[in-house]
Amino acid sequence: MNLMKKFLGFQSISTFIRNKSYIKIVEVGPRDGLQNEPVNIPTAVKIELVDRLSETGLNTIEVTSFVSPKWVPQMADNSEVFTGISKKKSITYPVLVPNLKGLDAAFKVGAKEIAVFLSASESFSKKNINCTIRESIANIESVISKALEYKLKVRGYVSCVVGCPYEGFIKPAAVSQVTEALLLFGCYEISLGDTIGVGTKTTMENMLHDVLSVTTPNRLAIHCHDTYGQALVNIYTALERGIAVVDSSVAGLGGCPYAKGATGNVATEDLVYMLHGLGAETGVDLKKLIQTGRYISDFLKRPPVSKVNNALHSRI
Ligand SMILES: CC(C)(COP(=O)([O-])OP(=O)([O-])OC[C@H]1O[C@@H](n2cnc3c(N)ncnc32)[C@H](O)[C@@H]1OP(=O)([O-])[O-])[C@@H](O)C(=O)NCCC(=O)NCCSC(=O)C[C@@](C)(O)CC(=O)[O-]
Repeated sequence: MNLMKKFLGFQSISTFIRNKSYIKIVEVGPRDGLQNEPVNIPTAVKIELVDRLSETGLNTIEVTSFVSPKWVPQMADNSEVFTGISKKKSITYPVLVPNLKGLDAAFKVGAKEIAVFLSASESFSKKNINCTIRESIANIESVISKALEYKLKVRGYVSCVVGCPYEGFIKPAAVSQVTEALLLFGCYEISLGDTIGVGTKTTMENMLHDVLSVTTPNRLAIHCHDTYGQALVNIYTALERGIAVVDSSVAGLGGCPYAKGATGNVATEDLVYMLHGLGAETGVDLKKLIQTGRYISDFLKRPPVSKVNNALHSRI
């Protein structure tokens, strides 16, 4: 019986991959990856990282965030980074925005897409953006409304979708509620973030089951930090549910400044290796990606967190 279940599960994902064939990767390394780095990273290094990523075949790269420099000093050079990168027509370069001030600054430098964020956890919301979920929803509604007036595309993040560093387990219904709000306000897609990487196949499944009762897989993306080494299996779980957009961070960079102990996103190299192994297309050149992961890791003076990068680097 169990074997049969396993077999049917395998059938369904291979059929899904065959039908979909293309899985979109949203590279978040330059923003989510670097925002928590304690060492000062020169603007030129950030620009070089984005420019190298632009040569790998990725078609969406989140470049920086227009948040308060008092809260996240590493992103204080947002305008310089955004205007300094060599933009390709085929690539979208979104930026993270918390409020109207950030939106106006992003619009001024020519951003065409922004990402806004809400938390499914009350305590995380207060630590991360200094307001309750209710206050945050009101704020984000005005940001999205103005962004749409500016004719910008708006992506939404929900953080702490399975666990919170301050509250522990988060109920799936709390995730569905904020997801619905973001969609209603006009986000074209919601990225569900396991901010501290505590999710397991079971908690992911339960959360996705609830969220998929309020929307469809084509409006969702998955964003998994790899703190407990569960990111790939959790992403696979999302693929099984028909979600075809995955966030990741080159070299596994990252962590959230307001989520103590959380490590980086799933490494883009590891994700690409898994997806290609499943027969999916990503458009990404793994060799160039590995070299880009090396570039930033060498600057940070530590090896990439990516297992695939470490396994293949000496062979390319
Ligand atoms: C929301 C606030 C601003 C509230 O911060 P606040 O202190 O409550 O608000 P404020 O309005 O009093 O602003 C404080 C100061 O910051 C300035 N300020 C205010 N806004 C901006 C702005 N946009 N750009 C530049 N400056 C700004 C503002 O002008 C003021 O300056 P002062 O008057 O003291 O000189 C702050 O809490 C903040 O910026 N938080 C962002 C924290 C952050 O970036 N966290 C990480 C991103 S979320 C994440 O990583 C999760 C995600 C998305 O990746 C998904 C996942 O992994 O699950």
